[in-house]
Amino acid sequence: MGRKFFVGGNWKCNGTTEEVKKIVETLNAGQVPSPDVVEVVVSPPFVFLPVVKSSLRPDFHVAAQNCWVKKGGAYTGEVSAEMLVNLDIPWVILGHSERRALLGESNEFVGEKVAYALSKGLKVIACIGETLEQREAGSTVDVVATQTKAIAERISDWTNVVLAYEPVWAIGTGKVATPAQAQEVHAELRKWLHANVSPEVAASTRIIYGGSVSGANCKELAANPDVDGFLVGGASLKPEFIDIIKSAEVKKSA
Ligand SMILES: O=C(CO)COP(=O)(O)O
Repeated sequence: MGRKFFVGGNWKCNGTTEEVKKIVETLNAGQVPSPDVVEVVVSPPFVFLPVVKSSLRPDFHVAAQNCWVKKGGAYTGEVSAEMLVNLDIPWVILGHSERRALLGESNEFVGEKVAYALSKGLKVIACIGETLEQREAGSTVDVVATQTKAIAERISDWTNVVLAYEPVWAIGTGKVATPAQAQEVHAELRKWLHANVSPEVAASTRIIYGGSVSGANCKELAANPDVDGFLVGGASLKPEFIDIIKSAEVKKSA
């Protein structure tokens, strides 16, 4: 199958110049498996992207946390995909639940953003996930399938897409999905890709988990066959992010 383990660190709207410097120093000093085993991408706020990119170890890469849905222009406060390409930022996170919920980004809007970013040559971490109400109503699989469909309808090449399953109820709550819950949804997503995109895309697309991932729970989650890595929030600001990266070793020995 050859899905390389992927660990993303989403710093969200956190950090001062000093804090960013410290985080980068910690990352640069960390002993982690080789880039053949794990792909590591950290995502600072826009304003810190250049400094992080220039000071970060070369085996780790950077991602923006968002970009505009189409070509730049008169869109005050937005940052375009073209600008990220111009700055050599390889990755962008799109469709994070915080943006969906707080800024009203719809499935369609996220799908359009993913398509536009890919068309400009960016690699995309596309986020999906259900709320607690949706889970309790038994609609988890429907919700994530609908979110994935809005992306799938607008793109033809999945090579540069990582799908991040982030149940909203697990984000920033300390309430991590159990390994079985994560595996179940990831397997359903892979089944959906198999049926609706292609068996090849289903086999090769990385599906990563996000929501209260920590140094303490990462190994158990990583041991599941359809969990191809993590998108880490709070713990990506701390030294334990290195331990989370190391959980890639679980796959090597699997
Ligand atoms: O939203 C997340 C990553 O994008 C997860 O955040 P936490 O790891 O802080 O729960």
